[in-house]
Amino acid sequence: MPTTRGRCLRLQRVAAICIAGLASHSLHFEGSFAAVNKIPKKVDAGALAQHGEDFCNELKHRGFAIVGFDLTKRRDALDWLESLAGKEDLQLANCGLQPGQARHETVSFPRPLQRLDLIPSDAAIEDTGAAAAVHLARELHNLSVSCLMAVARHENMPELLDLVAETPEPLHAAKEPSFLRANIYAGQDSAGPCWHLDLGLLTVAPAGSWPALMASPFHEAVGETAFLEELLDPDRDVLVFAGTALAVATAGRYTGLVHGVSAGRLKQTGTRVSMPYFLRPRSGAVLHKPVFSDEGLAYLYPAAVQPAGGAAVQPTLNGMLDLLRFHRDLYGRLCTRGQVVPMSVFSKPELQEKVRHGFYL
Ligand SMILES: O=C(O)CCC(=O)C(=O)O
Ligand SMILES: [Fe+2]
Repeated sequence: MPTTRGRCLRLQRVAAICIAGLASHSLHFEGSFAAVNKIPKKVDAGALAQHGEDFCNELKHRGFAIVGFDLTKRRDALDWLESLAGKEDLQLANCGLQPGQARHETVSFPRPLQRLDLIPSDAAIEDTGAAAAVHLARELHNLSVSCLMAVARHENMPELLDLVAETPEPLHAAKEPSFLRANIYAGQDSAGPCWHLDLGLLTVAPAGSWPALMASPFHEAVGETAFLEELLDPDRDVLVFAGTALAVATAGRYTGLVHGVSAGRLKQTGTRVSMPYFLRPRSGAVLHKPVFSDEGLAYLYPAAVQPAGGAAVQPTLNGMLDLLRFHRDLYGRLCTRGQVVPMSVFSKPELQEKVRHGFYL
């Protein structure tokens, strides 16, 4: 019988190899440079239906897309979130936020950080700052769904839209539902960039209060700067990039953007606030294991999210793995190192063999 610790180590190994698999498509995608120009091509949100192709090309071949979209509440939301810095015992009810709608926590790993998660809603909220942030979440949710529709249309994959909840799920009803996450960074910390992939379908990120979000140098077609927020008009543009779930759902046609936050940039400022919106598969959605030419790689992909109301999905022979656990292992491992693990380490045949035989078979 495998021990818990043994299983844990194997999961970590799988997770680490998985990031190599997920990212290597973009690394070795022939013609990535040719497919996009050095200067990103911006697509207006209103044109996503007609010009979805440009948007999808950027997402696929550059690793992210810039979408023009008027962010009416970004500044108000940022001002409010900045005012929350250092408030560890924040009473959300005092801001007019209900328990299923907002969650606040202070974490120390991988770096000191306050997180405020907000689900999009139309409910009236008295506190103007909180109302601005929830309004922003609503706008970003709608935009993320429009982006997913463009992908579904372009790839002729209408089933992608079935993965998303019709109305946003409350925080306690789904394990990791779609939400806006305000990251409030304290400034001084010694963590590295904490390279990772987001676990959802799409991340839609307005510019934070100070540009520090970086694309991994492994993405060769990123363009002129790895500091992606520097490419944005802060009140009129957002970044859109894919997470693991879209990579799995499209069998690697789209790949996740390996990204992190520059510790150097964080140190240059007092507080930094970012507000990415994560569009994730709904509770109960099942992503099927894609067909791979190399069967070995197939075992490395997480393939399911937690079923509605059920226990966590255990890894099985047909490749089901809890997405959240996968990311926790992956994230933790990479953050400990504080840097991207070289792909070459994971492409060693003996390591792939170990995963094939040691983990699943
Ligand atoms: O702070 C940022 O800009 C990015 C944060 C991030 O990558 C995340 O919360 O997943
Ligand atoms: Fe992220």
